[in-house]
Amino acid sequence: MPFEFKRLEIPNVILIKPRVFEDERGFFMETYKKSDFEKTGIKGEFVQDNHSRSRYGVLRGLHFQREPYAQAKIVRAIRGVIYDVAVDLRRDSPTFGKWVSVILSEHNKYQLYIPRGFAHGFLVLSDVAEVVYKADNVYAPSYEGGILWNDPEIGIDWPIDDPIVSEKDRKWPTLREAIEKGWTF
Ligand SMILES: Cc1cn([C@H]2C[C@H](O)[C@@H](COP(=O)(O)OP(=O)(O)O[C@H]3O[C@@H](C)C(=O)[C@@H](O)[C@H]3O)O2)c(=O)[nH]c1=O
Repeated sequence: MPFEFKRLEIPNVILIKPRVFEDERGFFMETYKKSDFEKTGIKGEFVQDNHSRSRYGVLRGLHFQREPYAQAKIVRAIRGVIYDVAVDLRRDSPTFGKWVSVILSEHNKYQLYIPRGFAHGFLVLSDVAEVVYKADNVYAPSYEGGILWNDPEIGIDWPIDDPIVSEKDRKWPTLREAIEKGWTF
């Protein structure tokens, strides 16, 4: 198989390591193959691809879409280095409120699969980072949800203390407030 799949401490979150073929021209790798991904539990039809560029210290997140527009995502950095985070928002999960993080970079070429029911965010650790990701549901602005990136109850160990955060991302509720709003899964 051209991929190695590694389940993280929250087992539904899966790190995907590609097989990279390097030669004098450069490299080649497969980045998504429905048949192999489905065998590992990454099911669903990925219907939207996104691409963003951010500078050093930018933190985007923590985002999700509420039902019926929940999204699973497959995230990678095609330029630069990011600290990528997923937070479990599934109330019945033994890991509800817990988070996992990985480094995704143009160098390691790893991807992170984040199922529906999670919030997602990342922090840029290089001068510039370009992030691309697939989603298994379309963008639905009225169903956007978010959790405050530095909610102390979640306690994500972000590697930069004072990140650049959008106005919108500074106003998301804490996990406790999100539960009250019925924003969990
Ligand atoms: C996410 C999204 C945004 N937009 C528009 C809305 C807005 O005007 C502009 C920028 O949107 P945002 O500020 O929400 O972009 P951004 O902060 O990059 O949002 C993304 O963050 C990461 C962490 C995720 O997990 C993604 O799912 C997505 O929520 O792009 C779309 O047209 N389609 C989309 O799918």
